[in-house]
Amino acid sequence: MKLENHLLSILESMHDAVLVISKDSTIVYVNTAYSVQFGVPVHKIIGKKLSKVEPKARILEVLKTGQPLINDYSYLDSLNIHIFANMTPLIEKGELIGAVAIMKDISEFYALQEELQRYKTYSTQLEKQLNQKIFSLLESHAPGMRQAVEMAKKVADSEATVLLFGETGVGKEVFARAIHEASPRGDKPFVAINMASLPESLFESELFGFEEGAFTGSRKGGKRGLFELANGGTLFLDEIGELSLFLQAKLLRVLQERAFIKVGGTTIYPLDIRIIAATNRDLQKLMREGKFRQDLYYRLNIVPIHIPPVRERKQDLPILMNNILSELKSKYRKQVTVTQEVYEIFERYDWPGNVRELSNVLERMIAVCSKSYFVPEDVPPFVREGSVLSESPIEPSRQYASGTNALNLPALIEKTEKEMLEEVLRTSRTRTEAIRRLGISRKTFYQRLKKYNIQ
Ligand SMILES: Nc1ncnc2c1ncn2[C@@H]1O[C@H](COP(=O)(O)OP(=O)(O)OP(=O)(O)O)[C@@H](O)[C@H]1O
Repeated sequence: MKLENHLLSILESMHDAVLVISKDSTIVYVNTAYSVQFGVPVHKIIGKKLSKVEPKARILEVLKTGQPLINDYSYLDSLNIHIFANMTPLIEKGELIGAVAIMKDISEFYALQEELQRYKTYSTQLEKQLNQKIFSLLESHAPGMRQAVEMAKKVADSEATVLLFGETGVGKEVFARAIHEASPRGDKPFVAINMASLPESLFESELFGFEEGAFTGSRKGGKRGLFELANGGTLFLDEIGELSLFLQAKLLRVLQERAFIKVGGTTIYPLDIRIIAATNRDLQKLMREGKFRQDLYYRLNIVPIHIPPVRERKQDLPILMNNILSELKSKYRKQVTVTQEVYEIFERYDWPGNVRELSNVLERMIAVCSKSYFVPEDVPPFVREGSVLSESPIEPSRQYASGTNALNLPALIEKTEKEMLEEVLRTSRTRTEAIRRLGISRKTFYQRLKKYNIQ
């Protein structure tokens, strides 16, 4: 069979568009696929000069250079399409006589790619918004806290092990959850283990689980351990500093080998978890005292984040109180506001139990409060007594100067305080009684009357 005789039929049977031009760029041939795909009737194009029809056509380059162009992307202005083409020079007896292009219309693919790109940008924006929302509970005006939150946001989408340092109740678990939720593992489990409350004898069965028949009376079907439950997600090892040296060694082995064996079994289970650990202890000191393994410390301390105590970020009290109160208000179905007096007491107290203590105190107050605002008597005595009384109240303007006053708590506090003063004055027989009921000093009382222009 002589292929040359069938060449035209072969070209016509192709699904890709074929275009042949002569040396002077005259279009000498296009196949049926060309006219079908590009919507150009054959008779309308044959004989035309491509350099006129499509001056930027890439095949003109091939005529110029005599070099082929392979997998070449271009946009055809005259047809308003995106194409991929292979273009080859036609050589006869060593002389360039024209060029051939075999093209694919990729406009649809191109449009899809653009759409995909649009969705990618959109999803990145949504992801950012989601991260903002996740971390919104940790909004802060204090430099130390902001640094900690920035670091948490940065490492969230990596696999890096994070070690959270901070006193009890500062919000280490809140941080760990935020990092987990903002991470690619966010839709997988978040499992928290408190090392301090885990008895040594139960460590292995709780963490690794056990196989059926592991010991007399063991549960049928065995038991899944916390490592297995957290697989694919994040494991939060809280109070890591409380772990005995013996258990530290066991934990280290699992973290190093990234695999574990259940109690009473031989099967090796791979471990696909991200570790976030936390401590309120000085691990370096524990290491010096020989109470914490160096190798475990270095394995956990990849990204250390220090969360400052509440006493070092008192400018965040309005945010924290607002976060906590909004939950408590719906839990207790009550509306309460914080008066300036109460806020000042809170501000002077050092909150050794940090956010947890603040949360407990507010819950205790809301549970027993029958008014729509808190007065100093509502504050538990240990907080009132623990706050060093200052007779020069902090001006709200100074207090909030550094922050974005998004909650407008100061204005709310002032409004409530004024209303409360008026009500107590109205319902007290004497000013001394009003002062006693308000639980403030005589001096502060008269300062407030002056401030609010109350006669
Ligand atoms: N920014 C915050 N806004 C509102 N509530 C918070 C915030 N941070 C922490 N909390 C609340 O304070 C309490 C203590 O937080 P968390 O358990 O995260 O602290 P922790 O540092 O892990 O404590 P511990 O060291 O005792 O384990 C929790 O009830 C938590 O919901």
